Amino acid sequence: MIQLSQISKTFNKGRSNQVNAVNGINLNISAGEFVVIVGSNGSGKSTLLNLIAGSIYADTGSINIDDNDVTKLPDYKRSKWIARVFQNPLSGTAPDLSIIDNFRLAAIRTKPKGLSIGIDEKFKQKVREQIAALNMGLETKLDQPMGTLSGGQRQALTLLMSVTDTCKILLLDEPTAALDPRSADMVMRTADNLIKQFGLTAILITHNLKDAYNYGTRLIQMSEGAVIHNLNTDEKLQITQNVLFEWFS
Ligand SMILES: Nc1ncnc2c1ncn2[C@@H]1O[C@H](COP(=O)(O)OP(=O)(O)OP(=O)(O)O)[C@@H](O)[C@H]1O
Repeated sequence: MIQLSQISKTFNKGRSNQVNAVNGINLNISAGEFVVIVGSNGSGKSTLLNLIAGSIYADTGSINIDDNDVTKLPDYKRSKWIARVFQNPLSGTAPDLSIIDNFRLAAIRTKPKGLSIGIDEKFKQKVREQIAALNMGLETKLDQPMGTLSGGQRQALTLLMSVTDTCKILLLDEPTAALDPRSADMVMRTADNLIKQFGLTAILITHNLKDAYNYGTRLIQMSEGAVIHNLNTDEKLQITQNVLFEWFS
């Protein structure tokens, strides 16, 4: 589903503050894999996600998504396949608009230009059912402004909204870092359920040891812009939490 071949990215090339953020990464991620990436601050995790999403371009190498060479494709053209959820629950939604209006905007995002999506009863019912599955009681509050919800509630709804009909890849950049532990758990469970339910290919960046241990089908550690560990499910099952703890320290 995602193939990275010799991908490198250097910031501030030739200047005193030059940073080799990503150094010749080769990575093959199959459809349906849930990859968890860990690594210390500045190891290149977010840069890698930005390169996959197309918000920045690689200096060298190529990126294929679903057998399409997207190396030079801008992010808005990749967005039909790729959904992203960021750390800040305030990003990704319009705080002054109601829950249902936010879902409508999200639905329009991937539709061909000119196609309008009205908030008819059928659309409302579909959204109501999706939200009810979260078990947060928000299905009765579709007209409430998004900005009045808690960070965890917003992040869970952002996840739901991001998974549109055409979405195949979900990129999660520390989606729970700003949340209290209970909300963080709920958001991670929601993400995991959506990934399984829709058969998504997903990449999660996390600094949370428990989440790195409990979630995902592949575990990657990055350091200085390179992949230094890449464990499949079986290999991951063989490492203990203590070993993982050492990766984090
Ligand atoms: N736009 C940019 N301009 C200059 N340097 C950048 C830019 N983006 C990232 N960097 C640098 O590239 C390196 C990798 O950053 P990146 O954000 O990918 O790391 P990270 O592993 O996601 O870190 P963290 O865990 O702290 O979020 C860092 O040294 C960072 O300062």
